[in-house]
Formats: sequence, structure tokens, C-alpha cells
Amino acid sequence: MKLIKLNNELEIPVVGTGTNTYGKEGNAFKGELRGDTEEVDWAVENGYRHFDAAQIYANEEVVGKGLNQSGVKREDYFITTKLNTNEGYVSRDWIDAEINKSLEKLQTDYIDLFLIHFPWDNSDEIVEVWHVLEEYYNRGIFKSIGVSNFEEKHLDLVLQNGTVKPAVNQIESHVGKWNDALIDYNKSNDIATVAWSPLAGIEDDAKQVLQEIGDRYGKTYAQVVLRYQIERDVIVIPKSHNKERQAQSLDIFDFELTADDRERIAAL
Ligand SMILES: NC(=O)C1=CN([C@@H]2O[C@H](COP(=O)(O)OP(=O)(O)OC[C@H]3O[C@@H](n4cnc5c(N)ncnc54)[C@H](OP(=O)(O)O)[C@@H]3O)[C@@H](O)[C@H]2O)C=CC1
Repeated sequence: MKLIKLNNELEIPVVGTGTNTYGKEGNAFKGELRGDTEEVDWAVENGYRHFDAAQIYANEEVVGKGLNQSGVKREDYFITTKLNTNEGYVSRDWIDAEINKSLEKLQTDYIDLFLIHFPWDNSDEIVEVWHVLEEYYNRGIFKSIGVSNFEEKHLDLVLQNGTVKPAVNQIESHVGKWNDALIDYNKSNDIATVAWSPLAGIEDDAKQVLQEIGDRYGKTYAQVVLRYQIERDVIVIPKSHNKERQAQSLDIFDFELTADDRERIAAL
């Protein structure tokens, strides 16, 4: 597995598994929890060691249970989770309580990467929350901290007012919306990009081009897209409710795209 060094030297596996619907009825984002850990178990068996969780997915306990019973040592897997800021900022007590709940549900005493899930419309509050994350980082409870869905103006806020630089900005990036300008902005600030929904937005004509490229390497259209992202140092977190497809998304380390392939993919 290829690892990328974040700006604080912590290493993150360049392919992780998304988890937003794992362990849920009907594979639905808002589905009830089923109580089993099937998709997390497959991910561990398939070799995933990077798990992208979030409070808002309401299934951190599924991820925590699966990992805890997997037999893989804690230091051998990487967990991301995210503070649910969908409603903005509530209070300092609220943040502490939410963090404690995440630690408990994920059955761990530290988080490898902790993110602010969404920016909101109050700069002072965003900075205040960032300072709380810095505090947990300095105490070693978070091994790295970052943000998600932040645009340039939000990044500038934390870059200008924080003492710790965000290690990651997790943003939407896929065939339907590459988000190249923001990826470049992250890079120019030494912030790694994690692409969410990396397999979204692939219409039939794009699929055809990608599969044509994949055929030359014995790979699927999805593997070509993921390979394109990691070749430009974008970390990907695909998820699948199918064990074979989940395995395929990790099987992208034995081929290399040509400059011509990359140009065709970038133009999709
Ligand atoms: N920070 C944020 O705001 C957000 C973060 N995320 C994170 O990103 C993760 C991934 O995004 P998500 O929206 O779940 O979707 P993905 O882009 O990972 O996947 C989309 C669909 O592609 C299919 N798929 C997966 N692997 C393959 C494959 N190898 N070949 C063909 N098809 C495949 C899956 O269907 P099937 O199950 O049938 O295989 C899946 O439903 C989330 O789980 C979450 O952790 C997502 C959205 C927002």
C-alpha cells in the first residue's frame, strides 16, 4: 500500500474505504443500523487500513466494532472521523462531548485524522472550533487535524489564525467535478487532498473512454479513475457494498497511466 506523508510527517494510506453507508439497512445513507459489520470486515480482509468515518454517518460504532474485532493492531490502521458541523457551532461542551462519543464508538483513545466536516457562515466560530482541534492535537488525542468541504476563503481563515496547519482538506472530486483549482490551492499550501465520492459522476460516454484505457492494463473504468487521482497525490476513499468491487478499488498499484491517458481523463 502506498502511503503519503502529511505536512506533520504522519503517513496516510493513499487509498482508504469510505464508510458512510456501511452496516446500514438497504445501504442507505439514512438507513437504520443492521447491527453487523460485514462491509468493514470485508475491507479489513481486502487489505484496507484507512477508514473514513464521520459523526453524521451515525455508524461510527459499526466501524469501531469491526476494527476492534479484526485482530489488526490499532497502530496498523488509520481512522478519520469528522465533527458534525452541519448546524454550525453549538458550544465548547458540545465539541468535547461529541469527540468523547467518537472515541468511545470507534473504540480507540486516539483519532489519526480529525476533520471539521463542513464550513459554516461564521468566521469567528470556525476559528474557535479550529483552536479546539489544535488543543486535542497538542494533547496527542488527534494525530493530525484537517477540514472538509472548505473553499479557499475558509482555508485562509484557519491558515491565518491557527497555529497548526490543516493536514488535509477532504473535498468532492470525481469525473463529474474534478475540482482542480481547489486541489491546486490545497497543494500550494502543503495541504493534502482527500477526494470524496471518487467514483461519482461517471456518465456512459466517460465510462467508455475510461474502460478503453483500462482494457490496455486489464483494469476497470473505476480502477482507472482511482489510479488517476493517486498519480496526482490525491487520496481516495471509495466505498462499496460488494466485496469484489471493494477489493478492485484497492488493486490499483500495478499499472501506470501514460501522459496521454491522463490528458484524456482530465478532459472528461
Ligand atoms: N466529507 C464529505 O462531505 C463527504 C465524504 N464522503 C466520503 O466518501 C466516501 C465515498 O463516497 P461515496 O459517495 O460513498 O461513493 P463512491 O464514489 O465511493 O462510490 C459510488 C458508488 O460506486 C460503486 N463502486 C464502488 N467501488 C466500485 C468499483 N471498484 N467499481 C465499480 N463501482 C464501484 C459503489 O456501488 P456498489 O456498492 O454497488 O459497489 C458506490 O455506491 C463516503 O463513503 C464517505 O466516507 C462522501 C460524501 C461527502
